[in-house]
Amino acid sequence: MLELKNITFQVNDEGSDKEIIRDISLTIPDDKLVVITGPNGGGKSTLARLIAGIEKPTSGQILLDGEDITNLSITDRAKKGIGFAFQQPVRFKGIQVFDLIKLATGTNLSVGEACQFLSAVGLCARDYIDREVNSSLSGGELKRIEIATVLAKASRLSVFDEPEAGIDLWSFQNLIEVFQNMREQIHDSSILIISHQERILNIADEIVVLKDGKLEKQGSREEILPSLMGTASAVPECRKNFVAKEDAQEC
Ligand SMILES: Nc1ncnc2c1ncn2[C@@H]1O[C@H](COP(=O)(O)OP(=O)(O)OP(=O)(O)O)[C@@H](O)[C@H]1O
Repeated sequence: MLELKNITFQVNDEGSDKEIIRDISLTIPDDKLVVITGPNGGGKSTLARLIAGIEKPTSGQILLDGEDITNLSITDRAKKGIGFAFQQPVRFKGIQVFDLIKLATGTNLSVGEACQFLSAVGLCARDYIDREVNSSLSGGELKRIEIATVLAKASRLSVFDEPEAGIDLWSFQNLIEVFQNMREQIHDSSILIISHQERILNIADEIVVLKDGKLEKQGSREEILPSLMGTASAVPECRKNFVAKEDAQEC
């Protein structure tokens, strides 16, 4: 279980202090898929970066299973079981896709096992397993490879920041299934997704709405989702992403 207690995050923006996250207290329970949503600029990605340890809060505490991890580095948090898929994934020149997935598991993974994670995110494994993780990969390919590494890592808390960004319509359906499968197999862990997409909100156990750096609402999907329909929080273009399963890319 992850607990955020009175988290505030301030930056110095052109000489003046700007509060991006304002006194947020939030619990991400075990065995749940929680989606954080809300209008652009509400502070969602910043909150995800605070959880991953990329940023340090100005005040407040972050607890993982009761242990204070507020001052731990990103690497130490990863060791404690926080897996993070960035909104804009990082490229690793000289490293092959297979190495990246193997590194994520920390085991002597076989090529066949690594391929299963690539297939799970809708990539034709044999076309990617030996590729270098460099600028020859498109943004969408890179994004899916990164999601595959988070799946492979099987973290205590897996955080996905806008996983739909840069993903084509065909792969989007596949991605929803990936998250649904993750949710079904969840055990003593939790999934946190930052998203505007209605299809992702639809598979959430709980929804958190952030607006202007503040926690506006939190509750079960049944409680929160109806109030979001027709507001700016549920992005209308997500309807374009409703693709038939049979259109999903097959390898
Ligand atoms: N280092 C920084 N300096 C100044 N302003 C910042 C900094 N980091 C974030 N912000 C501002 O804080 C606000 C929240 O940003 P954040 O990226 O967390 O929003 P978001 O809810 O993820 O938005 P989106 O839905 O568009 O991805 C934005 O107005 C952003 O411009």
